[in-house]
Amino acid sequence: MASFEVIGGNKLKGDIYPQGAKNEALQILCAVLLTAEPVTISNIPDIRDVNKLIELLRDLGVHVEQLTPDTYLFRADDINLDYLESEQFVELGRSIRGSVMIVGPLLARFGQAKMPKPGGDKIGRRRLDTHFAGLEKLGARFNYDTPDIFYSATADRLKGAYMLLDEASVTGTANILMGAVLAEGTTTIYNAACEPYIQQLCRMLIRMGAKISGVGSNLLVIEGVEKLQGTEHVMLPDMIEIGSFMGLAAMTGSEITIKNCRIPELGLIPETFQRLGVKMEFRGDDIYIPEQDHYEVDTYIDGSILNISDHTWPGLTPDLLSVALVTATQAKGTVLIHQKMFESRLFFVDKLIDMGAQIILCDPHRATVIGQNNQIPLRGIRMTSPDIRAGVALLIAALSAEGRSIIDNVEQIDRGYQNIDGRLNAIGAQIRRI
Ligand SMILES: CC(=O)N[C@H]1[C@@H](OP(=O)(O)OP(=O)(O)OC[C@H]2O[C@@H](n3ccc(=O)[nH]c3=O)[C@H](O)[C@@H]2O)O[C@H](CO)[C@@H](O)[C@@H]1O
Ligand SMILES: C=C(OP(=O)(O)O)C(=O)O
Repeated sequence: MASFEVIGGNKLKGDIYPQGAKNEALQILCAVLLTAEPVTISNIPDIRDVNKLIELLRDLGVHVEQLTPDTYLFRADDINLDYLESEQFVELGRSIRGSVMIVGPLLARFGQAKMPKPGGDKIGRRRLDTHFAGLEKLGARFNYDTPDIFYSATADRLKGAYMLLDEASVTGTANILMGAVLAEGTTTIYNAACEPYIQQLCRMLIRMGAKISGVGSNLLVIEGVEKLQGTEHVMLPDMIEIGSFMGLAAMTGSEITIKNCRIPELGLIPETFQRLGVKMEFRGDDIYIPEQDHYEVDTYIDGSILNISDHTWPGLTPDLLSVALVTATQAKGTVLIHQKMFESRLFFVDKLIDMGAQIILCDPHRATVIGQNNQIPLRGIRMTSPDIRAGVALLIAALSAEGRSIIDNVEQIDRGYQNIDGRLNAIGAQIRRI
């Protein structure tokens, strides 16, 4: 298990380039299974979860060729479905959330699919009912092996259907969509998720010959086609990483420019950090964050306490609440952080409390943060990273803290942040991988 030794208190200065989006990459990589023709994908982040999915695809028989450090060519013209029976598949599939999205494409193209219970962050219940219910509506038959938590599914050619999803699941929408593009007839997905990840997947599928309308909305209408062709795709910058850098800049009083952000795709993210008091300027497609010794939380028009909560897109992504929370610890003012989607994502605040932050965990979903206006700095401690976003929030806390911190289990951070120690050290951080 790797750890970071962090010497806090340094101000950072310079430009930082966001990596390609992790959650988009996991969808897009699964989509290469929908065609036997070559698909070239660029701006692929070099992170653990994505590398594991690429390995899984390679083991499944996809021809994988790395053209440049972030560009790969994939050709799924010789798929070996027997691999789905192997121990190796179960192990790899179990270690990442994204593996669940091979089911839709495999069912659509080969009429069968299997998968173990997918991995990903342990941040609360992560049910898959929406995926299965949607694919069943398209005609798939699922079998659940309860003791081993292994799912298998078969289908004749999938048939288009109308469905109203019980929740706007991100990976669920992607899975059903990838089934529907090759189904016979029309599929309507209402209450579809519409995150930029899904929009990007739709655009890619359309370039491959799929017929999809309603992109960007929660009503997708898909006319199934017989066959899809190859394409080229470029991943968006990772909006969660961009938000993480905003919080980092504020907490460490740093002057940084986040380059090439695709600002129109960031939704409420900039505004959320602005309401926490983080000043920023949009310079073309870059976001410039000036050095700030103090930042002050906004209140509502009637003077009441700011509440930052997650919501399905175009609301604020739940993946940034841990960073918003840590940012609030040194702001001037009080904030209520309300994590509605996941019930086990706020427990990491006990580590921030040990560092000296003023936080009341009201219940598993809500924490009140009383900001210290940079008057009492956090102090370095030893801690463990429980999940990707809590991990990066703890890293930000450690970088702002007085003294030395050790963060254990940084593999969690590596799941989603590419060479984060190297990139932050390049602009003045002191992080050592031990
Ligand atoms: C690989 C990947 O892309 N992972 C992301 C994806 O996970 P994933 O697709 O697994 O998450 P889902 O969108 O399915 O659901 C996330 C959680 O929110 C709840 N829920 C969801 C929709 C809804 O309308 N109401 C509701 O309560 C679900 O019950 C679940 O507990 O989306 C999550 C929600 O943005 C993100 O945190 C994950 O980073
Ligand atoms: C929860 C996340 O990822 P995953 O769904 O892969 O666990 C995340 O990216 O914050």
